[in-house]
Amino acid sequence: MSPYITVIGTGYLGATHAACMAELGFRVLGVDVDQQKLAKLAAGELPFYEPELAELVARHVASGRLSFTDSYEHAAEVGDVHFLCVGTPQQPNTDGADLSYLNAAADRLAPGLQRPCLVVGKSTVPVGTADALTRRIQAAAPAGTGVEVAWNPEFLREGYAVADTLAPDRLVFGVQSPGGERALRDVYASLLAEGTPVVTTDVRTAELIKASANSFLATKISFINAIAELCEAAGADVVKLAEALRYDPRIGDRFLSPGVGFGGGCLPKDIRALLARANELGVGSALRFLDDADRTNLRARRRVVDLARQECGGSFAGRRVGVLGAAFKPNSDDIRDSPALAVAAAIQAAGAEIAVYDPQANDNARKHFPTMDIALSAVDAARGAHVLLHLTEWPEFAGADPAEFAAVAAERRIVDGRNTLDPARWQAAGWRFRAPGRPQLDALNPEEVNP
Ligand SMILES: NC(=O)C1=CN([C@@H]2O[C@H](COP(=O)(O)OP(=O)(O)OC[C@H]3O[C@@H](n4cnc5c(N)ncnc54)[C@H](O)[C@@H]3O)[C@@H](O)[C@H]2O)C=CC1
Ligand SMILES: O=C(O)[C@H]1O[C@H](OP(=O)(O)OP(=O)(O)OC[C@H]2O[C@@H](n3ccc(=O)[nH]c3=O)[C@H](O)[C@@H]2O)[C@H](O)[C@@H](O)[C@@H]1O
Repeated sequence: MSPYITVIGTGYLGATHAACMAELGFRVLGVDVDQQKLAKLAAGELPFYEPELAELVARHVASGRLSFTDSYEHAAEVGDVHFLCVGTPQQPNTDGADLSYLNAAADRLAPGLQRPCLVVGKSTVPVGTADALTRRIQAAAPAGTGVEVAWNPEFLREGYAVADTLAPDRLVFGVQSPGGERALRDVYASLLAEGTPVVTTDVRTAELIKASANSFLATKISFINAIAELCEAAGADVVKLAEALRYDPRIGDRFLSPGVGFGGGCLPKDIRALLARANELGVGSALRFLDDADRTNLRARRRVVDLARQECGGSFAGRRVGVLGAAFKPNSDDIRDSPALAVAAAIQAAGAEIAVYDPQANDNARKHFPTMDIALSAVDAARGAHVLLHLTEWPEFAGADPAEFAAVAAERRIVDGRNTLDPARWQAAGWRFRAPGRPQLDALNPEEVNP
């Protein structure tokens, strides 16, 4: 009989995993402590924006294959495989990961376990967490239960979460016995049958694979942003430079987009957590470049603020700035550590009036930045603006007509913090165009538009 799956923590990762496990044919029970989130999910609604996921949740809740609860007792009773998907945010006062949610979940699940089962960590954790959690769960589970712990890190990207879960680049099984591997192979049998590569290893290596993957991606982005700074100083063009680098398959064609840098609930916290753990293990000096990657990333935000200040004539006082984008990346409503909102907040603190627009993240931005003016459209954000900032590369911004913005802006000056707009289109519509790592471009025919 196919295993009954529980997914503990139904946020961006857990809700996706639960719905995708149901899509693979399993009965799935999602567990959370957030009653509002549970109520929405139980009604077949998604409490956040993620393409394709709402339809999957609705369909599988309606079919009865996917349900939700706050009862750990029920989860412990029915589950054969329990996936742990709770958050592991940065601790408030250190760079290390906060494991309190994971420990709380384990403490609530373990006492109710009554028969052999597999507890599978999916959250991103410091190396050594699985070992500690194994001891914690085995000590709290009733004697002789036969509970085992495995680590199966997740590599999905927000915005592509469903596709990445149902067709992953690879699966990683960190296991402590052949039985643990067999159970994971059963769960992922259909993906393995399609040829998904799998790396089976010990739990410590599995934990480090995940932290290394995110750290490599973050370092790659900071590399190109450091080169962008050099390009700016030298009068070179980082977009052309990156285009040329991408043709080299050894470098690869992704994660080389220069701009305002990386954000989100994962890359920033994960590089800090990896370095913090390396320091604990006495090898921090080997990974010091992660600190540089972090600093370069934060400097990329400040450099966009500086470009905006220059375009405001050296001071934000009495100026109005329109911001296109609030989410940390397009196709998501997630604003955790969003570069767009960090830049907007810094500019507001420096004295400008700010209007922000995002196609999906307006509600989250309003909730977390109540003093910011949240516009109802991209053009509204530009109304009366002395400078317009493009900070999240939603397709609707790349496709927008610069003349429509010119008609409402106070001045035609744009900073493309993502380097994805077509400078020629904006210049032709009378805009002065600035972007990190690129030569400044003055407006062509400024008198032809909005004279
Ligand atoms: N968001 C993403 O794209 C990915 C996230 N990850 C990792 O997955 C983990 C979760 O991340 P997100 O889903 O983004 O976080 P999130 O904050 O969206 O979701 C965490 C969920 O856990 C729930 N929770 C907290 N304590 C709980 C408890 N004791 N019992 C049950 N539920 C509890 C929260 O209410 C929330 O719904 C993190 O370790 C993250 O690094 C890994 C890959 C992708
Ligand atoms: O552990 C996680 O949670 C996930 O973190 C990232 O996924 P995600 O945060 O959803 O988004 P990315 O596509 O990686 O983008 C992260 C940030 O980097 C920025 N970025 C990305 C690429 C690039 O070239 N330049 C750049 O600035 C994005 O705008 C965004 O702010 C990883 O890509 C996933 O593999 C991983 O599972």
